[in-house]
Amino acid sequence: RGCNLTACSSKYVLSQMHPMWQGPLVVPGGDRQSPIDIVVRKSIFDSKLKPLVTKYDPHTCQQIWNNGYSFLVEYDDTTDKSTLQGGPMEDKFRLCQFHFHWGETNAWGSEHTVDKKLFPAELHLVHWNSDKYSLFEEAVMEDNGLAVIGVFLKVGKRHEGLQKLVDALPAIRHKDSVVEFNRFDPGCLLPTNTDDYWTYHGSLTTPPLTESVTWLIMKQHIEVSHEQLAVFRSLLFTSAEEDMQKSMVNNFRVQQPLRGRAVRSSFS
Ligand SMILES: NS(=O)(=O)c1ccc(NCc2ccco2)cc1
Ligand SMILES: [Zn+2]
Repeated sequence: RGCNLTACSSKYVLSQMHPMWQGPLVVPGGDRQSPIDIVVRKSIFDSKLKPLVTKYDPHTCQQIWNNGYSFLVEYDDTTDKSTLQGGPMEDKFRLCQFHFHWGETNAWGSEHTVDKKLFPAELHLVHWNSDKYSLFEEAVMEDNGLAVIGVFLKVGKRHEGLQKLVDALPAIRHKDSVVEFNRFDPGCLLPTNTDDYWTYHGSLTTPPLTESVTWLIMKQHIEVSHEQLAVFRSLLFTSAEEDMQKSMVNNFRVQQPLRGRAVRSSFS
């Protein structure tokens, strides 16, 4: 099975006082946490940054499910059929899943920001280093283990490719519901220009918050309709058994300190 966003790992004890969603207050040695604000004028153009090369096979799509944090589309990552290479990376990375973060209104919802600008939602395409590791669970603990592509969503025209995904959401309204989902090309969710991006070394934005991610944040956003985003908000954090149904909104982490990290840009 592809990787997944599970509940926090046993490594971190969460106090009751503080929302599970934001993860532990302090991550031991956390000096490369995500998300961050990208200060455009402080980013450094690096001409050595190559274009991203994604090769996604829609047939490796397996299922879509609600894990109580977000909904995720999982891919068969037992072979190198859906891969990412290029960019700042030396190695080949395998797609294991993609998911989103969004707000209760269109005014906020993204995890990263650009000069403090918030977007209504953000897509994360999660890949792990299959040249160096043999499983996502292994790669997630290594500092060069993961590469996540972040794409900002803006409200505008309807995204035809996204609609197939939106139509499947009512079937996974509750936490832990899963439906079979196949033949979905995640490439249709990338912006037309994937040559322009910012990159920095960070972490997972949900537990276990491990500092294993090379982030690749696209400069160009994609557009989805207000109605499509509204269906995201119809999902629930809670399982069918729970009596208090909580709508799945604001599933983003607060911004983290840069701690002196450089943010590089592939464009000037
Ligand atoms: N929002 S994100 O892209 O940084 C992200 C991506 C993947 C996981 N996975 C969490 C996990 C499961 C097992 C070990 O670790 C968590 C967060
Ligand atoms: Zn994410």
